[in-house]
Amino acid sequence: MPTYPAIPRPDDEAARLEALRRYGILDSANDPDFDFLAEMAAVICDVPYAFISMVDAERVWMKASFGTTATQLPRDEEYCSWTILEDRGLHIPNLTTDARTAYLPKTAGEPRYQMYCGANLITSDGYRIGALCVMDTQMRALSGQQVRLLTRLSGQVMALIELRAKDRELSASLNVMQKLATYDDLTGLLNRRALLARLQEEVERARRIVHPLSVIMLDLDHFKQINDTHGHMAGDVVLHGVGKFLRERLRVTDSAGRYGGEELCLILPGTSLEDAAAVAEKLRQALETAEFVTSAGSIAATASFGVVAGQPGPKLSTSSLLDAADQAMYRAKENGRNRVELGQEV
Ligand SMILES: Nc1nc2c(ncn2[C@@H]2O[C@H](COP(=O)(O)OP(=O)(O)OP(=O)(O)O)[C@@H](O)[C@H]2O)c(=O)[nH]1
Repeated sequence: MPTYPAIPRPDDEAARLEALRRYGILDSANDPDFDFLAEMAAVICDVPYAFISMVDAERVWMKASFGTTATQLPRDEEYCSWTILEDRGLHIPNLTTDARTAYLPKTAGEPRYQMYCGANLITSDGYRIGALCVMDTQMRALSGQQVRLLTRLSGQVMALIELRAKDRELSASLNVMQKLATYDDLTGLLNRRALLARLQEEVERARRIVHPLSVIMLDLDHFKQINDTHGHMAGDVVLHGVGKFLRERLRVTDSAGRYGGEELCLILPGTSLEDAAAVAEKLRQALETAEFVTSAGSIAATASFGVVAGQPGPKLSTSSLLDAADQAMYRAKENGRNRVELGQEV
């Protein structure tokens, strides 16, 4: 592969590249709105080829292309690498006689471009990150109006780049907000509101597809004593650890949430009372042997479990399940803690 002389880098290259990366546009998926703007450029300039090019460190990457399917080229082989060196863009009516472009492979070889015009894509803080450009295999000069419109259109391309970046930022912060609104900070489990909503969904699903639905309520034993002995912070670490412990052990179809302070709730769709009781017993035994490492030392914790199953029917509801699971859990407390009790079927 022949190599070509390096096209000069602009003085602000490092900051320019940082600005380009900020938009997250490089290697992004095809976007018909950009394709449309490239096509508009070709129509305005009455040429067969148009590109929206981003000038990266060592390559020029095409966000959109019209008339060809090129996706990227080495930076030192691309006309746009010259464009970003110019304040006002670059128009070369005859590429074959211009020292900057005559030797380039797309001029000297296929497709033998002869005319190039590129308008810079300029960020709001003034960096030239790429170009909206048109090419022709005929030698010709674009009219002043065509160049002006191409430049105006490059502003629209830049506005779209900014919009897409803002959209991405917005959906990222929406995700964060959704997470904050859904999950409990300390345990990483669903918060009470999300837990109740999930249970309501599962009650409806159980009715619809006629399958059982089980709920396990578990409450840490003598948690006040853990707080009093080791401090509230250590208690928090234990709660966090128990949240992780449960998340790691549940099936993907199950859900776990924080119902109250140290009272947690598991939803097991499609699970009979017998199977849910087995799950609770397994969790009880595993928790009994787990150790939670805190700054106050390793702390062991046990929990009392109440298990209930609901069959699809008129009595099945979130409150009937929760009440029955709660009663069973309190019976486990009364009967000595660190045990599983089964509730009446709902
Ligand atoms: N560290 C910490 N403690 C909490 C949190 N939420 C609730 N607690 C504590 O959990 C304790 C619950 O105490 P109790 O309701 O008396 O129950 P218990 O000591 O666990 O006793 P039994 O449930 O009867 O086994 C209280 O001291 C609460 O302050 C929390 O987020 N962090």
